[in-house]
Amino acid sequence: MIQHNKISDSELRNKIKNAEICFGGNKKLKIYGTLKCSSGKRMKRENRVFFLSGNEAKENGFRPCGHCMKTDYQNWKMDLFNPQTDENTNLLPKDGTVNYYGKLFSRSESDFYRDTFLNSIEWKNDEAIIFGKLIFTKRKVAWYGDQQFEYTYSNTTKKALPWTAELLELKKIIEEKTGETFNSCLLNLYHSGEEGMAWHSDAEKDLKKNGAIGSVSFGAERKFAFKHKETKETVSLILEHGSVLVMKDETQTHWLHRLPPTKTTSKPRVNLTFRTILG
Ligand SMILES: O=C(O)CCC(=O)C(=O)O
Ligand SMILES: [Fe+2]
Repeated sequence: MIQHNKISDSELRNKIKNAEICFGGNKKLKIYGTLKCSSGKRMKRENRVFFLSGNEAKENGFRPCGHCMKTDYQNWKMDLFNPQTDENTNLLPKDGTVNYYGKLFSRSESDFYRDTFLNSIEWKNDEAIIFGKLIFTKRKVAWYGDQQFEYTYSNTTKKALPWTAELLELKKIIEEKTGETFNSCLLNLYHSGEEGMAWHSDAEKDLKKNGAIGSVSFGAERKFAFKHKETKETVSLILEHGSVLVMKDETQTHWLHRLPPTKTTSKPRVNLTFRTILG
């Protein structure tokens, strides 16, 4: 890393000519970019630094500029949200366990499941009774299980449908991969980024206490967030097309989760949460 105020203008020209300097950065903001970047030209000389390579900038703790290095910047942002696709890492700092397995299915398998579920699931607008009034959500839901379990949430009771072939196949794959077992699945269909799910925890009395919930996502990538009920600290990640996330142990007791609405996609997303219902 070379400080701009430690070299003369002619030295700088030479180093650029000899490709010893290829990137510039802002020492205060810890952002690096191309030498042509207009944001880079505006800063004070004493804040400007130079690098031979993007790697050298990264090693010094600089992140790519969002204007002149869009792709690198997007990748950096993704890594920030998805610091770990190692399934053994607990994403929560305390009071529960969340493991992200990343994409378990190829692009074509994921497309197949997304389209199959979009077309063959008996989707219904979700019902909730709020302040004594029955309301319907834009988001659609469906519930499948081993038996005709009854499951109550948002003050309404739903009855499970029998598994479809694809759901049963998927359940087996997720059980094998996670080492957990499930007897039911709640599916959510978000038609576009405008639809989401508000802060909640899945700790209804019909669910096995501290049981694992296996969440599988197909379709639009969406941000998913956790918030600790007391400390309010948050953790978030991106749920990718064909990915699996497991929430277990005391997660539902101490953490809320949500799927925030977003303007960044108009594509649908299908989410399946495999659960254990007490029959
Ligand atoms: O869509 C998601 O990723 C989460 C859905 C969810 O939290 C739920 O069904 O309880
Ligand atoms: Fe949930």
